[in-house]
Amino acid sequence: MNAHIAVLPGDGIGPEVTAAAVAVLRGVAGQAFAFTEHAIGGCAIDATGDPLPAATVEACRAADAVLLGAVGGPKWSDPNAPVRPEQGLLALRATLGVYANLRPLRVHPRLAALSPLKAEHLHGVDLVFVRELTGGAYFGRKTREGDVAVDECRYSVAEVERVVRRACELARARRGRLTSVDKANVLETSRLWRATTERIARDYPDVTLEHQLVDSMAMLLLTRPSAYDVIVTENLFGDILTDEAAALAGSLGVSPSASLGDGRRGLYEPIHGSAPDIAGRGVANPIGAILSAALLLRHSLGLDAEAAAVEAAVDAVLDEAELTADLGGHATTQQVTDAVLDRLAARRKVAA
Ligand SMILES: NC(=O)C1=CN([C@@H]2O[C@H](COP(=O)(O)OP(=O)(O)OC[C@H]3O[C@@H](n4cnc5c(N)ncnc54)[C@H](O)[C@@H]3O)[C@@H](O)[C@H]2O)C=CC1
Ligand SMILES: CC(C)CC(=O)C(=O)O
Ligand SMILES: [Mg+2]
Repeated sequence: MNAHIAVLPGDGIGPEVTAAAVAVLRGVAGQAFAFTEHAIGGCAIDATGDPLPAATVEACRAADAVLLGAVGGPKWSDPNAPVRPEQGLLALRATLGVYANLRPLRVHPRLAALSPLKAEHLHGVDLVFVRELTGGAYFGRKTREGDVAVDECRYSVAEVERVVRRACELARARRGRLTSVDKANVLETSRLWRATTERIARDYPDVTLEHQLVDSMAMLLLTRPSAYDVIVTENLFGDILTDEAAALAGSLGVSPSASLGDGRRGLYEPIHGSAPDIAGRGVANPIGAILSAALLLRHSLGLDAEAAAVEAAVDAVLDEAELTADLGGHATTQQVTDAVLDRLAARRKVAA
């Protein structure tokens, strides 16, 4: 397949983990992809003054899929800075119209020991968050007047409908259970969210819908994570709950994501940030980025078998290989990437 993948390494460990994901995509059997690299975030501010240069947007629009590392870091975190790296990422998500952010979570048996939970709580955990990605407080009007700051949180019915429909479709294709998370006892946006979710879910009689308030959901994720199948929620709640959920899997470094809109082109990125505390040392865990590349193969390129091969190679590495420091090991980013490539090649030999 002659697909064009736009690669946006970004800042901190972003370039280290996207290099790993690109190496794995190059190792996928029988496929020749074209990769082009573009600036976003802090490095784009340094180069052009803009965290999302027009040339990057143009390249992403022309691509079949976009693979991103992470943006941000202390160099660009001055609260008085006129522009911040994170604005570039938010603008890219909005520009590409990728309103549904899928963040799957499974707990590999070897990593269960690293989780804050006991193994019996983790048995059978297999869930997907569908996080609304282009609305809510991250995109509302922001003002600062004297001692008062305001972040407007705004949702329209149409914005809720499309992401909830996506979550219902996903639940239908999985175990048929949908949990919608809101704060409807307090927030008007959440009351609109809940009413809209109930109405849309009526079109999916085979999907069982339950509602949870976000505060108790934060607790339930830790006490009975295996009870959940698909969890749909708004932007800010989803950002927080998915980092919490990633800890169940052993590390933020292993969680991938796919951000999808109505077309086939998606934006794929690990859920972690630029990890300035470990950047430049070659020790970042590349698995979140590599699994994001697998999601890219599946959702944007329709290469399901190839996606499954990458996921199986990662599982094999998690079974037995030396892992990075966040997972208690001593391996470098390159060693874990090479181990995934070895397993991919071995599977190819067996299949031949
Ligand atoms: N999608 C993005 O580009 C995101 C960017 N950020 C930005 O990243 C910067 C740092 O934010 P933090 O709050 O420190 O969150 P972070 O996710 O970058 O790091 C949190 C902790 O997890 C560790 N970690 C993260 N990814 C890892 C990996 N692949 N391997 C091993 N350890 C890993 C880090 O070393 C750190 O101890 C900030 O500027 C923030 O705005 C944060 C989240 C998402
Ligand atoms: C804009 C990003 C920094 C927000 C975030 O943490 C995320 O999307 O996971
Ligand atoms: Mg986050």
